[in-house]
Amino acid sequence: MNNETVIWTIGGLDPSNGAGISRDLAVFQNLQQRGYSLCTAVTAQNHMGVSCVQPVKADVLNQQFQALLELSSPSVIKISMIADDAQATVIAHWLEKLRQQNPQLFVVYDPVLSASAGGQLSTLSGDAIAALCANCDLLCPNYHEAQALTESQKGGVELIHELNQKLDARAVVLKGGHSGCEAVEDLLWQHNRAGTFSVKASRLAVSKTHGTGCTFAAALSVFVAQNFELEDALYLAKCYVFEALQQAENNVRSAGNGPWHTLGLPGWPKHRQLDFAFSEQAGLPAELAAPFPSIDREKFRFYPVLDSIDWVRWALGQGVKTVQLRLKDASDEQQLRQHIRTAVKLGRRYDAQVFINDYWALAIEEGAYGVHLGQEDLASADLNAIAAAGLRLGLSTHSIVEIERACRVQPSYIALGHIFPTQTKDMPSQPQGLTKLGFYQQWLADRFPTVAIGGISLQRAKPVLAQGVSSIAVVTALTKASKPGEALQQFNGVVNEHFSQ
Ligand SMILES: Cc1ncc(COP(=O)(O)OP(=O)(O)O)c(N)n1
Ligand SMILES: Cc1ncsc1CCOP(=O)(O)O
Repeated sequence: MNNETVIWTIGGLDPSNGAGISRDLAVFQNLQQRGYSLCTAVTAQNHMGVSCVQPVKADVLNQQFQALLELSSPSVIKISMIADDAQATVIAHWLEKLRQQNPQLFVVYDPVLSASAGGQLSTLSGDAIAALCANCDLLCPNYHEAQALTESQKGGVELIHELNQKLDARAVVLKGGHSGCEAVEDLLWQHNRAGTFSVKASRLAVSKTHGTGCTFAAALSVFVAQNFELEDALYLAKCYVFEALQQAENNVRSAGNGPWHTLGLPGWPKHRQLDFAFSEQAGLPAELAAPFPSIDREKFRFYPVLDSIDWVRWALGQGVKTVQLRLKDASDEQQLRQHIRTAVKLGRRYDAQVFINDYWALAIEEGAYGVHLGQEDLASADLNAIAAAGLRLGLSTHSIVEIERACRVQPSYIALGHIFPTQTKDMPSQPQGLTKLGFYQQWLADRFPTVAIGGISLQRAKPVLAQGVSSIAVVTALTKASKPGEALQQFNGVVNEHFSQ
C-alpha cells in the first residue's frame, strides 16, 4: 500500500534501536509512512536492560511539538514512554490543540513504564496516566503494564475489564506476549462493540524479544492511519510482528543468537492465517468438508446485481453471463418463490450463472446455480445445506477480518466492497477506495475469484479492474443508465479490453 500518511511518535530514545522512537521510525519507514519523532528521554539500554534515563525538559518537548507542527500535521500520534508528569501536561495541551485542528486525529498510547528486560523508565503518577488514557483513542498495554495500572494479577478479558473500571479508555488492545501462555493472544475491546476480538499466534522461539511491543504498536498505528478498522489493524499488526519474529527466528538459527530487531523488518504483511475469534458472537463459521463448487471465471467478469425478474430477463437476453437477483422488498412468499423459480429457469435457458441474494433456503429448493450472502447471513445460514445441494456461494466482505472469515468457508467467490460511495444501500462501513481494494486483492492472492462492488461507474471500471479483481458488480450504473443497452455494451468493451491484455 503506498498511501503515505504522517505519523508522530512520542517516546524515549533507545541507542540499540530495539525499542523507542527510533524503532517506531524504522517500522513507519518499512511500511512506507512519513514518521516524525518527539523525544521524551535519552536512555542507555539494550536488550539486556536499562542503565540510565535522562528525561528531556518539558519545555524542550514543547518546542519539539512547535517544530514539527511547522512541518506536518499528523493523522496518528503514537505515545509510548513519557518520563514524568510535566511532560504529560505538555502532551495533553498539544493533543487538545491538534484535535481542534483535526478532529479525526487518532492517538495510540502504549503505556511504557519500564523495560521488559528490567529498568524503570518513567515516574508518571497514576493521575497523569489516567488523564492520558482518557485522552487517547486506543490504549495498548502489555500484561505487565496492564497489571501495574490495575494493581491486579488477573489476565485476559478479566484484565481488560479491570482496566476499564480504572481507566476511561475508548478502546484497549491487551498485548499477550508476556502472558506466559503457549499461544500469544492479543485482545481488542472497544467501547462501542459487544465483547472482545482476539488474535492468536503460536509462540516463536525467539528469546531476545526487546522492542516487540514497540514494533507492534508502531505497526498498529500505521494500519490505523491507513483507515483500517481496529480489528483489521490488530490483525495486520499481529501478522507483521509474527512475520518479523519468524524471519528473525530463521536468521537467529543460522547467524547466532543476537537480538531479533537487528535482523530486518518484513514490509507490508502478506496473507497469514493467524487464528482470530470474537467473544460474544459466532466469529467463525463451522468448517465444511469441501470447498463450494467453482464458478466459470470467464462468465464472471461483469456482474449486474438486479432488483427484479424483468431486469434479470433483460440482462440475460443481452448476453450477460452472471447476474444476481437481489430482491429487497419481497413480502409475499409465493411471489418470491415464483421470482426465484423464474430466475433459475432463465439462468438455465441462457446457460448463465444466476445468483440469488439472501434467500438461500428457497434457492436450494428451486435448484439455483448459487446464492450470495452477507456477513450477517454467514452466521445464520445453513452452509452445509447450501453445500450439500451443490449451490455456489458468494460472500460479501468489507475488511481483512471478514475476508479471512469468508475464506474459511472456501466460497465460490468473494465480493469486496463497497469501493466508492453508493446510493443503492446504506453502508455501515466507509468506502474502501482503490488502494485498499488492491491490498485486499493481493492479500487474497488468487485464493478465490473476487468481485468489486459499490459505486462502480463506467469511468471507474478500468481502474477497479486494474487492481486485479476477477469481476466488477454494478447496480445503478446499469439500471439507472439513460440507455442501459448502451451502458452494457460500454462495460463489455472495458471488461473485454482488460481481460484480453
Ligand atoms: C456481488 C455482490 N457483492 C456484495 C453484495 C452485498 O451483499 P450483502 O452484504 O448481503 O448486502 P445486500 O445485498 O443483502 O444488501 C451483493 N449483493 N452482491
Ligand atoms: C449491494 C451492495 N453491496 C455493497 S455496495 C452495493 C450496492 C452497489 O450499487 P451501485 O453499483 O449502484 O453503487
